[in-house]
Amino acid sequence: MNSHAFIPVGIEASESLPHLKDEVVRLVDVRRRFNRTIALDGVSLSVPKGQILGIIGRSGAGKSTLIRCLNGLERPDSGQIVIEGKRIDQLPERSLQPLRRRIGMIFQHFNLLSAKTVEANVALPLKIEGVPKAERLARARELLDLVGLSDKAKAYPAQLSGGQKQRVGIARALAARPALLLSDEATSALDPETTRSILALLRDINKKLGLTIVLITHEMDVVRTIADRVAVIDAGRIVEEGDVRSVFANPQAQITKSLLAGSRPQLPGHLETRLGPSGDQIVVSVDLLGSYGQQQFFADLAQTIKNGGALLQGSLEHIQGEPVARFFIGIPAGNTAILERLRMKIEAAGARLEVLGYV
Ligand SMILES: Nc1ncnc2c1ncn2[C@@H]1O[C@H](COP(=O)(O)OP(=O)(O)OP(=O)(O)O)[C@@H](O)[C@H]1O
Repeated sequence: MNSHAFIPVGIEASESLPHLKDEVVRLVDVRRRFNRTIALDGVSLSVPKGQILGIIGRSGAGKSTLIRCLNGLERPDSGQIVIEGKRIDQLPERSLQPLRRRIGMIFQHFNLLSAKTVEANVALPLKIEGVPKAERLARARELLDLVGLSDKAKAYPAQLSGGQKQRVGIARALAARPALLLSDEATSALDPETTRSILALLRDINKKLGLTIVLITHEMDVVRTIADRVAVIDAGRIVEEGDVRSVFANPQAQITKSLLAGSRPQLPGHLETRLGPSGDQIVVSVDLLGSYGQQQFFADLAQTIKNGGALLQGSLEHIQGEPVARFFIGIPAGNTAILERLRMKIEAAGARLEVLGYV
């Protein structure tokens, strides 16, 4: 559940909230339905300046509706949407236009204009704003430099690779110096290597410019690579929210566990199907976070193996600069003393051991 406490605002449209000046986005109990379909069922979220928030969910969970509410393309039935201290959910269309300039957006299919050069695509938001030509082209050059495409200014989108097109999309989204960048599945159409380079670019821009980013995705790997925080949306509700490392190390909601299934070690299928209430081996999972997972755990594991235990599956990786590990261990069913010794050490280190069953 959302852990943030919200100050009830009850403000009129465009009234500012000076006490929340470091908060770029705030959603309070946002609801939206389409006939009988509930797309958003009371979503509350807060994104401070400079944070990258990943919103993840299955198809139909409500991600697109949420992102469309954030840029004012969709109006909620009720609730509040506050961007940089201004309530936008009830603003008339013409007042939304200048606010939208504070929000950049990148898309899965890039949405570039094929008849315009790369630099003209990047400069387009500034042209719409009425910025003089020399100034907007200078800004476009500066942005193409930032995204590593200085040599492609005069090229047309059709002459670019997918990754290069997305770099142009990012440069265009930044043209009007937005306070918030929204990313709608921006890497879903790209291969893994290009995805990594685009995510690295977004991270770099976030650091350099202090830009706040909200990205929606159905891929946990995207969240793990780039986000500071993650919100899991299911059937229009935020079912879990937390910093990425904690959610990866210790997911709570069933939907989070299944979204994570492809990104963290699982019990091998042939053992999973045999799991039952009795057998020769007790199967346990161990979730580790921090230095115990890097050092002492392996000494304790070696001790367990010496006493007849077996390492079945597992891995250690780094998320946000800290080790996160998950292992599956088999322990002889007749020797519960080994299990209790290992459990004591693991729990004393603040990690988690769960008995899954017997094989
Ligand atoms: N304009 C609309 N008219 C009717 N139903 C809609 C409309 N937009 C969204 N919905 C419904 O609202 C629910 C949430 O849709 P939404 O597109 O926000 O989900 P999503 O998580 O973005 O899914 P996907 O990953 O497949 O794009 C779905 O059941 C969808 O069918």
